[in-house]
Amino acid sequence: MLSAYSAASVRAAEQPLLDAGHGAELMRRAAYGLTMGIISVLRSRGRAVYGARVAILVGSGNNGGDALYAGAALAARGARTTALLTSARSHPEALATFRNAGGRCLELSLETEKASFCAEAWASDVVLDGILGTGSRGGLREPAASVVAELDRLQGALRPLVVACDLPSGVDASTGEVDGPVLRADLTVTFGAHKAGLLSSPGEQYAGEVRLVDLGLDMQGAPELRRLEAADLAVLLPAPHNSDHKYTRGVAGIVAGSARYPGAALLAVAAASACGPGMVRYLGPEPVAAALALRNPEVVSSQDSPLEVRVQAWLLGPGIDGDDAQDERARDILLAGRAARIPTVVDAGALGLVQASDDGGNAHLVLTPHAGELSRLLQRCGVARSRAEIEASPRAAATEAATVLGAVVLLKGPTTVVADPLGAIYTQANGTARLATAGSGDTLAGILVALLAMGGRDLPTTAALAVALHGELARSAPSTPLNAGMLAGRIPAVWASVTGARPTRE
Ligand SMILES: NC(=O)C1=CN([C@@H]2O[C@H](COP(=O)(O)OP(=O)(O)OC[C@H]3O[C@@H](n4cnc5c(N)ncnc54)[C@H](OP(=O)(O)O)[C@@H]3O)[C@@H](O)[C@H]2O)[C@@H](O)CC1
Ligand SMILES: Nc1ncnc2c1ncn2[C@@H]1O[C@H](COP(=O)(O)OP(=O)(O)O)[C@@H](O)[C@H]1O
Ligand SMILES: [K+]
Repeated sequence: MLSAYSAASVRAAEQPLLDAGHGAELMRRAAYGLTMGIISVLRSRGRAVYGARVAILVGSGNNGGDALYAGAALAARGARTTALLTSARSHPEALATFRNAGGRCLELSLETEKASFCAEAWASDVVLDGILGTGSRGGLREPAASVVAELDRLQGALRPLVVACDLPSGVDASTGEVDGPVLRADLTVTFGAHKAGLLSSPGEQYAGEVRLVDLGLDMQGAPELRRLEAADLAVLLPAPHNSDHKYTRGVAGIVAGSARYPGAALLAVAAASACGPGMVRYLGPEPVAAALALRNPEVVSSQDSPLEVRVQAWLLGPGIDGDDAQDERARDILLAGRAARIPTVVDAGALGLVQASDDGGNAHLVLTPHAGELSRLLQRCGVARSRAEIEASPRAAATEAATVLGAVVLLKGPTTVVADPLGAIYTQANGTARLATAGSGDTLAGILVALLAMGGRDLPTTAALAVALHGELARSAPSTPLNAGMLAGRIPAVWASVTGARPTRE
């Protein structure tokens, strides 16, 4: 499990080491890690350090100091290094070390030097972003903002690789929010602890690969957020016990699909069934059930009222829009659920049926909106948040919604957020943009209801697990076209590969 912290927590953890006079040592270790990161990206392009061209953006604080020390180390190994000082102030010792190692310095305050830096940067192998780190306040200010905007214009195969020092300048280290231009990094070498802003949208989408340099910090207090990693998936994905029968293994009940949207039911059911619960029970229109019988003959379908059916978890909503009988089933489950407390995934067409609750009445619900659906959901609760506002601050929006609605909120996006009303947050970014395709959310909902039915973990952890598994389905063949109908078929192989060689209880 990966834990990520706010800028304030990281700085608080650094303080005792700074008080004890270890500041220079910390910076030396940070700069060493950064140097190794730059060397690795040079190698990825088949470039040696000797003769490589490295352009460095330098800010006024310690972030600029780290970048200058890394530049000095590269210059000492024969790289051609050019630094642009974006402020009248620069870390004095680092600047002297850089100059002594043969690094060239240009000043942003001089228009001709700015132009020659941009020309040098465009011809470089690597651009190192050392303008702002954990000491930033707000987005990049002028004049640094313009030079970053100008450098970011260069796209395509000829673009130099960008390495960010600690974090891409202009990304809020704590929230991941972005206000103004940011140079999109291929690699971010981050120091001391994972910053929550690099594991949150939109910041994560600017950071590229993130590598952590251990500075021996003793992080105190609860992390800002957590993320499940491969090793967690291996432990958390359920496996049957040899004394199980189908009902102890969990029954997933699914109210999805309609004459208009039969596909949503097919996708959700196929995904749920592929996760291997004891049983999948489908409630919905007869023609949809008939189609399901051909695709998933193991599924038990009926047109019953949900009140006559026993399950360990419900999924309500994919493709039910405009179908009165499905709508009634979903309402019945939501009403009965307040007493029965059966874990219930509320997706798509059922999201409009959820009422705000501050008495714990929704504590068994996992709501799975995308940003547009969350905007409408919050609107109904009297909170005005546009889709654009939610996409700009998804973690804040998911947390707010979880509090207002009293339910776990799983907000889908490039980085998906799972927020618990008690304040715990997971974020997962296992997937690729190929997951952004119609019906992909129905598949996620099917995986989630199956994992909930099989039980064993709390709601937010199970939700994060489902998001991670769903993402891995796309990552398992990252460069081939993908439609949602292909996802469920990948579940067994991906499940096998992530659970690997764990000991079996079966
Ligand atoms: N501490 C440690 O032990 C270690 C720390 N390490 C490194 O230190 C970094 C933190 O360093 P830091 O505290 O000097 O802050 P940093 O992010 O460089 O910037 C501060 C300067 O930027 C300016 N500025 C602020 N906002 C701005 C804006 N929006 N737009 C433009 N300018 C803005 C602000 O100037 P002012 O606003 O006062 O004019 C201020 O002078 C950290 O990320 C890591 O890289 C590592 O070496 C490991 C050990
Ligand atoms: N850029 C992206 N990178 C990775 N995953 C993405 C991206 N955009 C969307 N997704 C994922 O794709 C899925 C889309 O779900 P959703 O919008 O509900 O689709 P649908 O309603 O058509 O089923 C979500 O799991 C979301 O997290
Ligand atoms: K930076």
